[in-house]
Amino acid sequence: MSENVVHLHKNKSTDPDQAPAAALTVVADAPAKPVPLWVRSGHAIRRIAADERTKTAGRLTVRHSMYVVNGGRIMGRRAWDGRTAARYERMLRAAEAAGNYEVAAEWEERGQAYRAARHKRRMDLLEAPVDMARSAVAGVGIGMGGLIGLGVVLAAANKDGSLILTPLMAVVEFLALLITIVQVVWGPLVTLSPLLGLLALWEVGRRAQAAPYWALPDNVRNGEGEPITPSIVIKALRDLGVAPLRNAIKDMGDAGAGMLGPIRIAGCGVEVDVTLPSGVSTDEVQRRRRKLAENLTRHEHEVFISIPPAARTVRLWVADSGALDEPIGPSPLVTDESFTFDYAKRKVPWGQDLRGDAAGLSLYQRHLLITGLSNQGKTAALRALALTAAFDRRVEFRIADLKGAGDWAMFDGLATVLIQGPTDDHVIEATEMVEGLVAEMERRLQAPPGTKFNPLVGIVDEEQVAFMCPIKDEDKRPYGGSKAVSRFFMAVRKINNQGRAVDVLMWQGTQDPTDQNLPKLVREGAHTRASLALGTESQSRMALGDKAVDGGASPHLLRPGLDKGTLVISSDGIEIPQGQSSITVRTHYISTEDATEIAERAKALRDGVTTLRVVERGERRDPLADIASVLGDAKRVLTQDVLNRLSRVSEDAYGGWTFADLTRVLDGTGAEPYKSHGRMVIDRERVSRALTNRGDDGSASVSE
Ligand SMILES: Nc1ncnc2c1ncn2[C@@H]1O[C@H](COP(=O)(O)OP(=O)(O)OP(=O)(O)O)[C@@H](O)[C@H]1O
Repeated sequence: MSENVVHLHKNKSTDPDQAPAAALTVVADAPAKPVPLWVRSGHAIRRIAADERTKTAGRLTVRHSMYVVNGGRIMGRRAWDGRTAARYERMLRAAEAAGNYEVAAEWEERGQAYRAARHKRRMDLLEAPVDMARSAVAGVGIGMGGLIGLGVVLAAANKDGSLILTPLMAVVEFLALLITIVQVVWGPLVTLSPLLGLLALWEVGRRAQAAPYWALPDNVRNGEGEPITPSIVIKALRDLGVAPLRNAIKDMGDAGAGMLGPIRIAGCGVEVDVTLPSGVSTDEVQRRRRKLAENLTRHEHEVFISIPPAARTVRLWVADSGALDEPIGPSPLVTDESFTFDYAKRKVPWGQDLRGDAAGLSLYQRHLLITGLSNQGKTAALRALALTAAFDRRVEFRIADLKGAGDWAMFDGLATVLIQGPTDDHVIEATEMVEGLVAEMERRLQAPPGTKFNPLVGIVDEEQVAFMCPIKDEDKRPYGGSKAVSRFFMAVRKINNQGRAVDVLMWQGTQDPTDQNLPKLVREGAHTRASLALGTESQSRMALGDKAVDGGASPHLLRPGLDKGTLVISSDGIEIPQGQSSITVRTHYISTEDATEIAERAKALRDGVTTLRVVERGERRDPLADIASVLGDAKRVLTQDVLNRLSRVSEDAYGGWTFADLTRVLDGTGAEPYKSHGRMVIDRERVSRALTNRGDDGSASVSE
């Protein structure tokens, strides 16, 4: 029978694809430990609380509730102000807190006048009920009399006596109607009035944005670029975290704006002077620049705090949001083909200050130091100065670029020395170049008084390479380092100390300063110190000096990468607003291509300069042998005479020698200078013994 049955469903057992599966044993997981309800609830609550929608709803609720609460507070205060002398008291305290005693006296007078007027009003009020009752009786009497009189006239005219009371009754009916209307409306009005009151308070609170900052709408909280108004400045100062300032502003209330001078447009931002209440020092505000900037909805670099001459006053400059990120225009060197320059009289059009005014730097008899982190525009800024000065054909340049990537290549044919490269050999050449400047400086210093010299500018870019150079010369004197025997260091110092008066100047460009790669004595020898973005405040102190940093200079707050070409400058060669210790300048960028073109124009002004690529080293000399030879037959010779005789032997090698050089060479030989009859001398016999003992191996030499 089963054969005759046709199954309408597939017979699983006969399906060839469905081969009997191997029997699988499913091992159940160990039953999970149940999570307690309180833990699950905690997770759920945390998840819900962290949800953006919950936060938005929370903010919304708090915001609108606080609008009502604070609206009530504002209305209450206004009512209190209107009915009492509180306003006058507040103004008086504000003027006192701001130290403005004249205005304080004025408010005190007004307060007294208000109190006297109020007293009079109150006294008048005591007599008012009797007067009112009297006037009411008189008014009702006169009114009724008038209406009855009118009725008599009506009755006489119509010859109908019933009309006498008609006007009076009409008025009574009208009053009855009014009472009915009030009765009808009163109920709902009583019910609705609290609601209307709350609505009014909410509106007052909303207008004043009177809710905690975090609960305010997004567009208010992220109000970047908001225009700077007195109330925003006052709020920002109040929330700065300086207790006496906050309390004084609280006491002043709306009158806090009295602390502010007018808000003036200043370049791509605004400027306002704030007279601080007594008990608040200017540096307390200056130290909180970031917080102030954030309170003003700006970035830190967009707010500058300086100290103007007026006492207890800070000057705030607040950039228009994002304005400092806009590039400034090209340099006049690029745009003006007929550009000319006078090193002594004119200023280099280097860039713009933050107010957008042209910033000019005088180079006249000033050593210069520019530092900054790598790749921030140091070479470009230094080169812009040199390119400008090149338009005065009197200026001679000797340049050592210890990077040697071609940034200074356009000075070939413009500079008399151009060393380009980062190796130890380049450092040796750079050192000899600076020593050449020292020799020239000393020559000039010995010239007759009043002799005029052309400016001679020695530029060392990437100077840190020289200071960090480990190699020593034949006399075992290191080229790098900052010891008294370090050649580069000593040469730079000599120029820093004495070069200015004879127009032999050092311009140094160095990177990422440390005490090792920019020794203190060298950095402090520069008259103009400028810095691009730096990493730390201690670097800013190295770059610009403590005085400038204490006065607010803060290149460490510039943004590496974003503020390329922006320099904080401390110099008497640039106009710095009174009371400030430094000025921030955004320099015009002159690209290498433009620089090459500008250099060609500058070359055209000159007769043709031959550029040396290495400093020529002359014949080698042996100082010990030379000293021995100049001592002659005398038993002892004064050190000063030895120096004079040596310089006659070779002006180039020994012309710049001092007593220290003599001591250095003789040190450890047994023939060191010593005192005889109160004067320093050198003993001939000892020197010749030292020469004999030395043999051939230790011969020191000096280049001529
Ligand atoms: N004034 C400026 N304005 C805008 N950008 C600039 C300015 N000066 C330089 N830059 C940019 O910064 C880059 C680096 O400039 P530069 O080579 O002068 O820096 P540097 O600090 O000397 O670098 P290094 O670390 O190699 O010494 C330039 O290629 C240019 O793009």
